[in-house]
Amino acid sequence: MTNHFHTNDTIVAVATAPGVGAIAVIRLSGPEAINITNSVFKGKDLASQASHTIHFGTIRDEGKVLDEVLVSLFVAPHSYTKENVVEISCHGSDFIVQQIVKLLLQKGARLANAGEFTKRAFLNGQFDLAQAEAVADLISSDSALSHEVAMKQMRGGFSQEIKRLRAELVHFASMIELELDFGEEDVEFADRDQLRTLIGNIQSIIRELLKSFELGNVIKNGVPTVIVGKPNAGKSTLLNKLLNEEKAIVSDVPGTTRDFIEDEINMEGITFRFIDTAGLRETTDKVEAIGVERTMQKLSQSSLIIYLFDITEVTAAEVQAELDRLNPQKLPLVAVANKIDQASAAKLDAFASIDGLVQISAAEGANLDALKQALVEKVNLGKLNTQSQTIVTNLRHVDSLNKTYSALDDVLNGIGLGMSGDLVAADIRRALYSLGEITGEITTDDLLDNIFTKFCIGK
Ligand SMILES: Nc1nc2c(c(=O)[nH]1)N(C=O)[C@@H](CNc1ccc(C(=O)N[C@@H](CCC(=O)O)C(=O)O)cc1)CN2
Ligand SMILES: Nc1nc2c(ncn2[C@@H]2O[C@H](COP(=O)(O)OP(=O)(O)OP(=O)(O)O)[C@@H](O)[C@H]2O)c(=O)[nH]1
Repeated sequence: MTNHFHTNDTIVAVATAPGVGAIAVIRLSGPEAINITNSVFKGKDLASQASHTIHFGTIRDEGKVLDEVLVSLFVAPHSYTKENVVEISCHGSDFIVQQIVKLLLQKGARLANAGEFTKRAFLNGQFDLAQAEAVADLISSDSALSHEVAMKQMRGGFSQEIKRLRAELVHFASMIELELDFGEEDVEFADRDQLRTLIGNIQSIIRELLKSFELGNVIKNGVPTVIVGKPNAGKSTLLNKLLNEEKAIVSDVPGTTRDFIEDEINMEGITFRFIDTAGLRETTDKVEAIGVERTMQKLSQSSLIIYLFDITEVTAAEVQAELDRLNPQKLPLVAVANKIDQASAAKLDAFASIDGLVQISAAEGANLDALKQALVEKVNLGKLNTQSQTIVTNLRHVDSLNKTYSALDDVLNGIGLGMSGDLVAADIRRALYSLGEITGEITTDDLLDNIFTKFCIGK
């Protein structure tokens, strides 16, 4: 891709998270990045240093030392943005950071917009649009799988697949357009049967990609999971137990304290997102009719159900009947018998007939590993080979793939009806346009704004 994008302004932003830290990084990008930094830096002359070198010195505001810093130099085009880039590593105080940024603004830099570094990297050809989007996914990835998929997309896996499809279509578009040049002579360079086969192949690849979004969405946003059961079955106890275990695991690792997400649990690299269980808890009040209706509604929004019951309160036959009633859609469901600490061996045996039943004690935390195992197996990612399969995780890509698919339908119809080359070519170009939107061969300012303003400042 050739992009001739030049901006005259030099942007600056804090690249690290706000708050006190050991070090904070301030990043500049643009033609004057090195000169602007040089004008406030006391140390070596930065303008005469090689790319990818680091220099110690001080940042001074009219002689007053603001901080001792390290400055990293990236000389265009050898940088993330392909422009001159300077990174100033200062001490991690918001006050120092603000003072230095203020100084750089006075010297001619301007504050970067959200995602502007990555936008410049894209516009200057460092990577394509799908790869740029993956940078944001990578930053927000919070499980082994979401990390893996984002990393693969950032490194161009998905883009290559789209580009291969596009290249095949371009070839055929050019054959058909060649025919048009011959006008009246009625030649067919593009064999219609071959064209039909090609379109069919491309459509089947697109169908696979669209299908992968079901999973891609789960990987990125978590498996929407709901815990249902009668009042006092132990739903809150179970959820708290699962959440607390997760919390304990996370905080066991020194230095990884992070905001605790109230209702997400990560198991074997898969994120389970518990949907509106608070609402569900309400449904267990006296107003049975409304309760049931709400429960059914919650069920339809989830892709995994945990049906929890108090084993001391019911018979196996009752549970089986309830399961049949609750889940006519046959969503993945794990039946869980709770309070086994209160049940006799004979009682436990009586439930052997229930398919895949997991028996736990939420209060005592007994057998939770078996439950986790059952949940992970239900999601069935085990079957998936994330290494070799391309997974779509982005709704914008889904939209473009759908548009491509329907344009290809039109191509097929056109061929079937013996439509003239120019009409078929127009539909092929429409398909190419939609595919090109994914990797950014085709862009509009609106599209780019839409994508990059969702990034954080400094990225
Ligand atoms: N300090 C720091 N860490 C960071 C980044 C950064 O910008 N700064 N990144 C930003 O997100 C990521 C790394 N991405 C980067 C990608 C390319 C280049 C770069 O300098 N590329 C040059 C030279 C390549 C080479 O020497 O082989 C180039 O592409 O020409 C730098 C960072 C993550 N860590
Ligand atoms: N013996 C025993 N008691 C449990 C177990 N799990 C939960 N309980 C108790 O059962 C009672 C109800 O538990 P909750 O977690 O509040 O049940 P719930 O399903 O959320 O109840 P609602 O909020 O009314 O829907 C509490 O007194 C718990 O301590 C268990 O494994 N064994």
